[in-house]
Amino acid sequence: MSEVKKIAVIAGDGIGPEVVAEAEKVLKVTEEVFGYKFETEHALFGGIAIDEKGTPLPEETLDICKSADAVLLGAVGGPKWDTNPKELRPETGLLGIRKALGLFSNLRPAVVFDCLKDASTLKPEVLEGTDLIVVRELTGGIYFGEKFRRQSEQGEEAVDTCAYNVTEVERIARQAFEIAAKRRGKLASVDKANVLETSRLWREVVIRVAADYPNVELEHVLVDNCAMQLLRRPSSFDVIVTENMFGDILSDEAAMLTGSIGMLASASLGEGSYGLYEPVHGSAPDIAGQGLANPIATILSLALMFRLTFGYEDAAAAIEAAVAQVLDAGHRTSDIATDKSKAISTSEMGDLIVAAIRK
Ligand SMILES: NC(=O)c1ccc[n+]([C@@H]2O[C@H](COP(=O)([O-])OP(=O)(O)OC[C@H]3O[C@@H](n4cnc5c(N)ncnc54)[C@H](O)[C@@H]3O)[C@@H](O)[C@H]2O)c1
Ligand SMILES: CC(C)[C@H](C(=O)O)[C@@H](O)C(=O)O
Ligand SMILES: [Mg+2]
Repeated sequence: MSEVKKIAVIAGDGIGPEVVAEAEKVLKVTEEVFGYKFETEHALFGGIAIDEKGTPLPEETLDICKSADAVLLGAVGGPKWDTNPKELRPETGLLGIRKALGLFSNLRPAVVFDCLKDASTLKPEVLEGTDLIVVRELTGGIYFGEKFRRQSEQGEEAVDTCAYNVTEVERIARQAFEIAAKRRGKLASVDKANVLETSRLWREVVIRVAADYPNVELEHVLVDNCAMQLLRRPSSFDVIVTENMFGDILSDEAAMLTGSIGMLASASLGEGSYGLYEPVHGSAPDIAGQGLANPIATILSLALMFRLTFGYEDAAAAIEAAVAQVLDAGHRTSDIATDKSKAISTSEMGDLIVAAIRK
């Protein structure tokens, strides 16, 4: 009998609860099929926590996350809280939970499923063989630097500061090299070293760490060029490592290689095996509550949890194979459907994936 793994489940706002509900169905079926045992505990987070508890990240939620083996998160945010003061914004909770749990490394794999090439805006021959992973630094940089307003001669002025220290760069670089060494051995370090001091330090540290990984081929790519090359030669990238904000932007761009942001999973990790798993997309207020959301990114995030935190490779592979099988059979949510009239709902997609795992 396998030991019981505790998973904190945070549905969040908008389409968060819809996609998380499908991932929970998948969680259940893996218990049945593989005999693993999970205990889930639901926690309030984001906008819903602001409404019910007066804060986006209640202490109790943090405690539930800390006492769990892993966290499954939907998405947070929405127009209802957009004009709240900073400490009452769902996004502040998101940054807070990442920092509090020490999750400095955010892995965002973009894999192009052959049968979805028609859903991408790129030509199939450009996409051929695309299988990359963005390793995004998650607890430093401009997101966490000092922010303030001040008066200038031209009126009110806003300041965001971007800071990185050697330790922060080194630990993410090391993780990226380790990942690249286990994949195709290619690492693109993305920065803006022609302008930014933080990027110059970033590049120096990455070059130093590279000495320990002689079998990984390292290239430095400026972020503007990278944004372009991702569309021009996506299949030539293997692992991309970059700082917090560049990684946020480039991973949404990478999502479109796969056909939709609804396809991109992510894992946020620290030094150990503990992790928070969430789709790359947000709460999508424009489609919330209509059964239109693609749950695949969240379901694939669960597969990442099985692989990276629990070491349940059989269940992870089964989930990924089930997703591929359902897509190969032509089933599409509307974000990836060429014929929208034939699109299926969020829960229909979840049910099909569950059925494919059960087979
Ligand atoms: N990790 C998170 O919780 C997270 C991530 C990104 C954005 N957000 C928040 O979400 C809110 C909305 O942000 P946004 O609109 O810029 O980004 P978004 O990712 O929520 O939506 C962007 C577009 O992609 C579509 N989309 C997103 N997920 C989808 C899915 N699973 N299936 C089908 N279509 C999908 C949406 O309908 C929308 O058109 C904001 O409050 C933002 O701060 C939260
Ligand atoms: C909502 C926002 C704070 C968040 C980020 O920028 O990290 C999101 O865009 C993401 O990609 O997870
Ligand atoms: Mg983002």
